[in-house]
Amino acid sequence: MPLIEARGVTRILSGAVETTLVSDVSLSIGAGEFVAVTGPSGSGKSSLLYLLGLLDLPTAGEVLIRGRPTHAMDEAERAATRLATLGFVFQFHFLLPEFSALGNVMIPMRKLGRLDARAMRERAALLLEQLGLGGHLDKLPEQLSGGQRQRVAMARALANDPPVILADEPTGSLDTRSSAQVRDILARLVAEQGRTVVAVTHDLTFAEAMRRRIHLVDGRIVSDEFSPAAAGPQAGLNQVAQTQAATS
Ligand SMILES: Nc1ncnc2c1ncn2[C@@H]1O[C@H](COP(=O)(O)OP(=O)(O)OP(=O)(O)O)[C@@H](O)[C@H]1O
Repeated sequence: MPLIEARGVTRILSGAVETTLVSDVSLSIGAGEFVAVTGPSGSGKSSLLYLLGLLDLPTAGEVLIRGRPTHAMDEAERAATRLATLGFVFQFHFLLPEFSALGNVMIPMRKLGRLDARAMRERAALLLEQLGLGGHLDKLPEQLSGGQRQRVAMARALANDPPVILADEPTGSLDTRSSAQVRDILARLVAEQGRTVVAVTHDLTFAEAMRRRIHLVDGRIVSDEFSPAAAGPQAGLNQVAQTQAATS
C-alpha cells in the first residue's frame, strides 16, 4: 500500500477571481522513495506539498495516507496523522525563538504525548547530536547560524520518527555549505533509514540527486520520472523499504 496517494486532486481558491493551485493530480508515493517536486515559480509545488501533508484540503479528488482518505478524518485525526506520520521542513525554519534547540525539538513529541519528559529530552538530544548539534542543545535559535537552525528544524521534523519527510525548499535560504549538509542529511534519511522524502526544490543539484522527479506546470504534473543516474546511492533502498514494510 502506498504511504501517500493523490487521486485526481484539485485545489481551487475561491474569491473575486478563482485561482487553480493544483489541477487533477494523481500520484502514489511508497516507502523509501526520494522524490523531487520541481517546476517554475507559481506552478503549484508548495500547494501540492501542503495537500499531501494534510496542511490543506483538496477542492476535488482525494489524498490518502496509508490508504485512509483524509477527507474521512476529522481535524483531530488529521492532526494526529500529521504528527506521527509526516515531518515537515520548510524554507524558513519556523523555530520558536523563546525555546532552545532542545525545546523546539521536543514540541512535536509533547503534542503527540507518547513519551514522558525524560524520554522526550533524551530523544531530542540524540536527534540533535546525530545532526551535528550536540554542542548546541541549549542555544536559542538566535544564537545559531542559518544552517544550524535548519538542522534543528530537521531534528524537529524527525521528533516523532515519521516515515515521511516533506520539505519545501529546504535549502532555499542557505549558503552553499549548509545546503550541501541539508541535502546530505535528507539523502541519508532515505538511504540509511528507509524514510520517504518528498522535497520541493529549485536546486538542480539536489533534484538531480533524487531518484524520482515530478515536474509541475500550471498545477498539473507534466512528467513523473525515475532517474537511473540517481539510482546508485540508493541501490539498497528498495530492500530497506521492503524490510520495513514487512516488519511494520
Ligand atoms: N493563498 C493564496 N492566495 C492567492 N494565490 C495563491 C495563494 N497561494 C498560492 N497562490 C498562487 O497559486 C499559485 C501556486 O502557488 P505555489 O506557492 O504552490 O507555487 P510554487 O510552485 O510553490 O511557487 P514558488 O516556486 O514560487 O514557491 C501561484 O500562482 C500563487 O501565486
